[in-house]
Amino acid sequence: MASTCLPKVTHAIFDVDGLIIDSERLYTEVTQRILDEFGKTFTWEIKSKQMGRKETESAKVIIDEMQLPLTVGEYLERMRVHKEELFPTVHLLPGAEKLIRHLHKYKVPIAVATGSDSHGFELKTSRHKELFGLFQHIVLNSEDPEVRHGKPAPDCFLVAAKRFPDNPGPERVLVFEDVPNGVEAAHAAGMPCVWVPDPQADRDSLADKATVILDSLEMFVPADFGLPSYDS
Ligand SMILES: O=c1[nH]cc([C@@H]2O[C@H](COP(=O)(O)O)[C@@H](O)[C@H]2O)c(=O)[nH]1
Repeated sequence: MASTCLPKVTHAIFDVDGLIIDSERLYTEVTQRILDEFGKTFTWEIKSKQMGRKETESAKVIIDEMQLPLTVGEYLERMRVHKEELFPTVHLLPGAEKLIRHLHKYKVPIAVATGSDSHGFELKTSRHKELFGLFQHIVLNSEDPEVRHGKPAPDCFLVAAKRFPDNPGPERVLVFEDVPNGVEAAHAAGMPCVWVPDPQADRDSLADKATVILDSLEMFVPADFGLPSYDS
């Protein structure tokens, strides 16, 4: 799409897992460790249904789909043990830090909306606290009382937008997402969305809902959406 056709935005909301940090790889490892107990193999088909959802909703998906003999509480307790080992090691993904620092420097209001709970969020961001401190607010869908439904419902993005002091209209808020449930949620919220999909995702399936599709945040051009250009 030509950049002249793209909406001009003034605010941005970021997903976290698989967009800012390389945690989707770790979720796959943690999940497979649990499935090993039951001699089962994690698949992309099931992972794509889980990604972006609240922790409890995502646990229900895998328990049902793989017919695991576990309650949601038992599943989440197993996750917690493995997450505590792996999540603090997570790395930033290419282009994320540059973009977040740039928007912050030019006073573009930025926020986070993630399916994560606070325990997981603390673990995942423990090495990157200063960077995550640049966001005006963080919406944790798993625990936020105003987020009634997780992604693919639009709640988290509408709540995050409403918390910007000037309460921008949805068309002025650019969402950055990596997961299909998140692209659906942004579209349902009436917000333009930059989709940075996993290489395994079916890009055609959401071509009408994502405003642009990029291989990496490194390829994002802020001026295309009316945002300040990177310093040369
Ligand atoms: O392999 C997985 N990826 C992601 C999730 C879920 O997706 C959330 C990440 O959401 P987001 O992409 O909105 O940061 C996680 O907290 C978790 O609930 C999961 O369960 N399993």
